[in-house]
Amino acid sequence: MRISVIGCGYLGAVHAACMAELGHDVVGIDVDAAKVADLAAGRSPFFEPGLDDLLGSRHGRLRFTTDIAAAADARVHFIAVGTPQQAGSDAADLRYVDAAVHSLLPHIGPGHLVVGKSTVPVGTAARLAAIVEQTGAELAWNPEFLREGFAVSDTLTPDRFVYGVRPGDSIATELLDEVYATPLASGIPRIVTDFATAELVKVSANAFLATKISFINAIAEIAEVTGADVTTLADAIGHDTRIGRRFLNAGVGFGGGCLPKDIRAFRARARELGLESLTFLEEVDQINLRRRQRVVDLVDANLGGLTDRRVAVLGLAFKPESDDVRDSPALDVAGRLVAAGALVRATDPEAIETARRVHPELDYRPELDDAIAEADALVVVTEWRQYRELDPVTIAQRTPARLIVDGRNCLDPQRWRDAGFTYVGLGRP
Ligand SMILES: NC(=O)c1ccc[n+]([C@@H]2O[C@H](COP(=O)([O-])OP(=O)(O)OC[C@H]3O[C@@H](n4cnc5c(N)ncnc54)[C@H](O)[C@@H]3O)[C@@H](O)[C@H]2O)c1
Ligand SMILES: O=c1ccn([C@@H]2O[C@H](COP(=O)(O)OP(=O)(O)O[C@H]3O[C@H](CO)[C@@H](O)[C@H](O)[C@H]3O)[C@@H](O)[C@H]2O)c(=O)[nH]1
Repeated sequence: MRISVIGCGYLGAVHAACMAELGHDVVGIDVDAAKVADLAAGRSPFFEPGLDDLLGSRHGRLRFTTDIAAAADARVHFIAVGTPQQAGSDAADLRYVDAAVHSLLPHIGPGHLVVGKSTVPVGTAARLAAIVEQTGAELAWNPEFLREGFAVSDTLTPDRFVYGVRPGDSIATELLDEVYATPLASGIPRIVTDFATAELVKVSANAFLATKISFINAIAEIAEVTGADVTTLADAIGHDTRIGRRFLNAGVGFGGGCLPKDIRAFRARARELGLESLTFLEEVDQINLRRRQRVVDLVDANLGGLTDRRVAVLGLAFKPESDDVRDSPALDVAGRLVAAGALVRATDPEAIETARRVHPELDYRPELDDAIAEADALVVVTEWRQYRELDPVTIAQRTPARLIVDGRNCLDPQRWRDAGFTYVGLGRP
């Protein structure tokens, strides 16, 4: 199948490379010339495990360009552009999706299928279908559930495929089945439904995950005033298969380019639809944001003030195995510490360059030893393996700090205490 992918960011670049891996002939198209140059040279413009290998090995079937006219040769066109939060509002900014679809119109016609993968508010697909159908082409919505850090395997072997299609005589299901024939053959479930359900599946999946994290972080708040241990509690309730242990890790909370903006867009869309009383996701958002200040308050309380105190912040990415700092709790904590008067040195195995683009004023130290060398406190805010596996005895020789605040509850309190540190977790005694 000849495929175009419009938008080659965290989602689209991986999708394009994986479609080539499945044997399709793929052109990735993006308005960002620097990104296209990297991708065309076989280099990932961002850190995503496994992507460089795919880009390097699929040259014959995979190319990248800024020229939208290259889409004319393809039959299936995936829309993978961003849908960020609008400035000054909770709603999703749909201008990139609208621009991408409009740019495709001169190059598509009968027999072509435009497939939305971006996360959009319910109602978007029906609106865009009316525009696409004027060319004789069709539209489907096929939301994406990949996680950064696991994007390649999540794309090649997702938990499920969801197709939102027009009811009746449509080529969409047939064409998508052809695109995904290899993974479908291994028995991955596929749900074919209408546009609105497909759009809502995506946002409700993210809303559920966000709610699960804020639920456990709300319990962490209660644990903190009662002396209970939220990690033991999560293990205990997680044994109930109706609840499950995954996404019950209390800490500094969720960030990234998806969960925060998607729950806000959900709420904004509900409001537009007259569902004013559907407010629970506001609480989910508030619980989540409170945890960031909580980390700062814990450093403050344990150091007896922050002014001119030296704090090493370990982690900048919103999660490990990613260089993404969009709405990153880690980067936010670093900024809050600086605002409170602390002298912060921040480090991360992959995200220093992306962090520098949004916060050039921070003091970045690529080497961990350099970040911790003169510190009064260490704060772990992204649970990279490199930090989870730190040896407290060795660290004690490399830093004068004797306070460690574990914003991800990813360290063994006893080992750090045995090495002479005051260990402070979130929701842990
Ligand atoms: N990042 C993820 O893990 C993930 C997972 C599932 C769904 N999504 C959704 O996928 C969408 C894309 O997210 P992302 O993280 O890849 O964003 P991103 O910002 O990394 O990438 C978007 C890309 O689209 C390009 N672009 C913008 N307008 C364009 C146009 N008119 N024509 C061609 N290219 C254009 C940008 O230059 C950019 O490279 C969002 O709706 C997001 O919610 C993301
Ligand atoms: O128990 C947990 C699990 C996660 N997180 C945090 O939650 C955020 C999101 O993590 P994760 O969901 O793994 O990352 P994303 O790559 O943003 O993926 C989410 O957002 C994507 C974009 O919509 C979806 O495709 C994925 O299915 C959905 O998991 C990160 O900051 C994590 O640190 C926690 O705080 N506690």
